[in-house]
Amino acid sequence: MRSLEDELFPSTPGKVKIERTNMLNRQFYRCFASTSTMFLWALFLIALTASYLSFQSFVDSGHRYLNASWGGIQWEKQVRNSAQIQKQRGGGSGGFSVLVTGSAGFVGSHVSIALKKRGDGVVGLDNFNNYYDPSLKKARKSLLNKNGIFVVEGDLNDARLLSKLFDIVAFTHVMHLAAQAGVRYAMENPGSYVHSNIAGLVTLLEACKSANPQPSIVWASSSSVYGLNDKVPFSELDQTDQPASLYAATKKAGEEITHTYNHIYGLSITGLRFFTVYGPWGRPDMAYFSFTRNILQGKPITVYRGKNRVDLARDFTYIDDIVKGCLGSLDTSGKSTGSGGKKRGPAPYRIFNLGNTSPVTVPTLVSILERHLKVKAKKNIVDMPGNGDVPFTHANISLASREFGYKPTTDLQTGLKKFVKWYLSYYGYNGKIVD
Ligand SMILES: O=C(O)[C@H]1O[C@H](OP(=O)(O)OP(=O)(O)OC[C@H]2O[C@@H](n3ccc(=O)[nH]c3=O)[C@H](O)[C@@H]2O)[C@H](O)[C@@H](O)[C@H]1O
Repeated sequence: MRSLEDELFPSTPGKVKIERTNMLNRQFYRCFASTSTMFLWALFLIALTASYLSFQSFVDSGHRYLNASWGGIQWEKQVRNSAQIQKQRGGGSGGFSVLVTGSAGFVGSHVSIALKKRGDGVVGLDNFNNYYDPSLKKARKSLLNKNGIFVVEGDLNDARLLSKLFDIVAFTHVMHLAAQAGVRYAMENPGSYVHSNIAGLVTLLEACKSANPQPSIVWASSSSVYGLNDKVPFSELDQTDQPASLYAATKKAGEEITHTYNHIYGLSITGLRFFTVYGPWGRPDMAYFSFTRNILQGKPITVYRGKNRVDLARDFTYIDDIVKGCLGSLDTSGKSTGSGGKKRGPAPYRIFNLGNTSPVTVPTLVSILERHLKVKAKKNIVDMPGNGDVPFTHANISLASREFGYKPTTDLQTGLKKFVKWYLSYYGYNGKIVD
């Protein structure tokens, strides 16, 4: 007699030999066999699905674990150590523990090192995006590490990460420099400006407002908010409701958004309108940097010209002057008044221009570079395309000067000399450029 097993798993599927003597028995077996088959198949399928799902979740969590660039006891220890204040300052102000966003960026790396050098605790945060060569950002990160600054790799929009950072450290200040920069790139990738300059900013402010104690916030706005303003020099009291680019519009929106967090939650806010910042370790997408690269490689540069053949001009500001302005702003920012998301009283809300106060035309910038590089540029002079550019910028800095003694000291000639020196030492130049 064949076993039930034989019946259920015939050698030829679909063809079951019936060798039973009695009809009733046969029917009983057939019925029982088909029910049991279905039952076993169902069980098999359930088991298969369950094991697939648990395998998937194992893969997912493994993936998350392997990809997570933050978290864990060791990571928390590094954050805590980096945030540690090394030196108290006089005058009862103590030292600061600062979260610097965009710390692997141009301004972020300079400000982080300056804070660390004077004894403040600094934790960096950067998403290392590829808007420009991430290897430059990694090199800046190495420099920060050498100076004892830990840089967390993560995005501003990661609310869990931000809340974790505030759980670990009672930051006294946030220096918010992470942003999607660049005026003309906004036409290529508008979403990236909304992601970083709007959504990321709000995520950060949410974390700051809920933190206990609330930090004071100093953040990077931009000279571009003056847009089509033609009253010079630009003053913080001028109207800024005619932005010329989406970049400018997101920075202007940032000023309004931070105002609401100041008003509702008592966050101390200082917005800094930077004027075309340049210098060593700068941004490769900016004109002075890309002109240098092209001039050295013998490639042509495109120089935009304004309406009626008027040269474009910028109030180019050297990085060391900007760093002084950032530190001065932090030192005078005053405290946030809220805690745990509740406002306890009015808090400072400030906006300052940080410029050089002496605009220089773009052709003059090119001739200074030619002199420092000892190479003649191949210039293509074209009319400024309608891509968000403004014809000129010029800062009135009396407010920053009054509030924290801001006084820029580096002219374009001197600043570009330092930039070129850095550029050659970083990329190398022996008739051959390494980049
Ligand atoms: O102050 C700011 O808030 C902004 O400053 C900077 O923007 P901009 O002042 O536009 O600097 P940048 O690109 O160096 O162009 C300089 C000049 O060269 C001209 N320019 C530019 C490129 C080119 O190929 N040719 C050219 O003539 C160009 O027309 C312009 O006249 C930051 O990038 C920006 O992130 C923001 O921080």
